[in-house]
Amino acid sequence: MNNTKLYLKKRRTAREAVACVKSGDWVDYGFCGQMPYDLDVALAQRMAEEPELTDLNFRGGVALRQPAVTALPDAAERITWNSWHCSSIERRLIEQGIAYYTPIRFSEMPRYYRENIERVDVAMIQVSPMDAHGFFSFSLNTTYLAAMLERARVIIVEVNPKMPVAFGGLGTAIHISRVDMVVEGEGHELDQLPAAQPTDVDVAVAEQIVPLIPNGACLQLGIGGMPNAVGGLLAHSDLKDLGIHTEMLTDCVVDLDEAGKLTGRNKNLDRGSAVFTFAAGTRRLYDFINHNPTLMVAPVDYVNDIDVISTHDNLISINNAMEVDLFGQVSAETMGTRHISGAGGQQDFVLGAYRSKGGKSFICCSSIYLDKQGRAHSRLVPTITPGSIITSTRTNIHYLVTEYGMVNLKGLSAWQRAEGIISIAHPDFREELIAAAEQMHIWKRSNRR
Ligand SMILES: CC(=O)SCCNC(=O)CCNC(=O)[C@H](O)C(C)(C)COP(=O)(O)OP(=O)(O)OC[C@H]1O[C@@H](n2cnc3c(N)ncnc32)[C@H](O)[C@@H]1OP(=O)(O)O
Ligand SMILES: CCCC(=O)O
Repeated sequence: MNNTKLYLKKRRTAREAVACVKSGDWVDYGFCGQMPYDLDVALAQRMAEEPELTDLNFRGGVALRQPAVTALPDAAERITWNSWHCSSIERRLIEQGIAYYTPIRFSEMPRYYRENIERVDVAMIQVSPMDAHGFFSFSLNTTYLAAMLERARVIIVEVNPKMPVAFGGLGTAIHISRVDMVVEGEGHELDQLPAAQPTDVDVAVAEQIVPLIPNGACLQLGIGGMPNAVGGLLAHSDLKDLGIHTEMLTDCVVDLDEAGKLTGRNKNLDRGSAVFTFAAGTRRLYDFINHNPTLMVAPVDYVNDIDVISTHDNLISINNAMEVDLFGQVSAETMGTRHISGAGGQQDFVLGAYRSKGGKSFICCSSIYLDKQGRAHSRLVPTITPGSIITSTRTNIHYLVTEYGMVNLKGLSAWQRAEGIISIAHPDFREELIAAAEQMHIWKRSNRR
């Protein structure tokens, strides 16, 4: 049967498609901007009408819109949302007892699906319309999709003409012959993640990093306000011939491209192409991705593989932290036991960048955090807040940057690390950090007093 005939044969309404979900099922919603829309609403409606449909587990991550199934009044009793990486929406669902985080090292996720995860009963994802060869592009999210779909008992695609077509090879699209049901969605506007305006702190951090980036470097820009701001500011630097090999593609890559900074001509792999595994930003980014041959999307076990990352010379990795202690341990995913986001690909890129010839890994943070009452707390702390998770270990950290300076922690002894970290803390907190370091026997009194 030809592809069009197959498509028509498999076409269903959203309501018909979600009828396949049974109590106790594991339902996978894909990741980030790919989360289904009409299928999610139809499943929530069905659950509202059928109270006996219960005990459903969902998988997703970086949800940019609240899944309708989590908004049911009795969601906490009937469903569990399992997140691979929490957005602000999902951290609120955790606080409501509806969601739970699943720790990951992002590069390993396809393997989790292939070797460790037992059940994917139903997979529902948004895709772009079928192409002339019968393929639906995974569009905004390729990551672990191919592996997840290999394991799925039922595959439903929700077609949205607004989803951009991202170019990549096999593993970045699914053929109609492998799909069980096609639902033509109502063409909802895509979920967006607008970037915040760079703050003075972001500018101060960027100004220190830029001189350490050579022309021809290859960039990875992590999730969070600061990496995105730093990336955007690089567009105004004198740097040239930059390349992109990054897990997440954000709007700042469009800034870099429009400023003529991206040629990728020095990349040791995928020369000329800007490589990514998922994208989250505004409509401007999504238009940039659509049918753009200068971009290459690839599965996360390629993009985040430490060997692949480190094959690029001068790989510059820029990531964010919530807290860093005087030993150099980085916490980037929780604050105490309050879950904030996730480990994502931080370890992959911290390790890969350091291994790269000329590569540098930068962990950046503002020196202080202002709480809801406007009180300042130092992000550089004697010891990580009890309950907080260590995302990158002290042995792996390379450069640490705040608006007060930068330290390269590689090769430094405990007292040198403490001294370097305190030197870039907010001046209001330095004395108390020195006192704590003294108590912890990582301060040399002869030095800075
Ligand atoms: C994507 C790649 O290419 S690969 C690698 C990158 N991945 C990673 O580094 C994973 C870990 N990192 C992250 O998830 C992010 O970078 C973060 C969480 C560290 C920063 O992300 P941002 O979106 O800039 O964080 P933001 O400043 O908005 O803070 C997030 C939340 O933490 C809270 N928070 C931040 N710092 C503190 C603190 N010191 N104390 C208490 N709460 C805090 C904020 O209030 C906010 O909570 P709310 O929105 O629920 O009120
Ligand atoms: C997994 C989502 C983004 C990240 O790597 O932190």
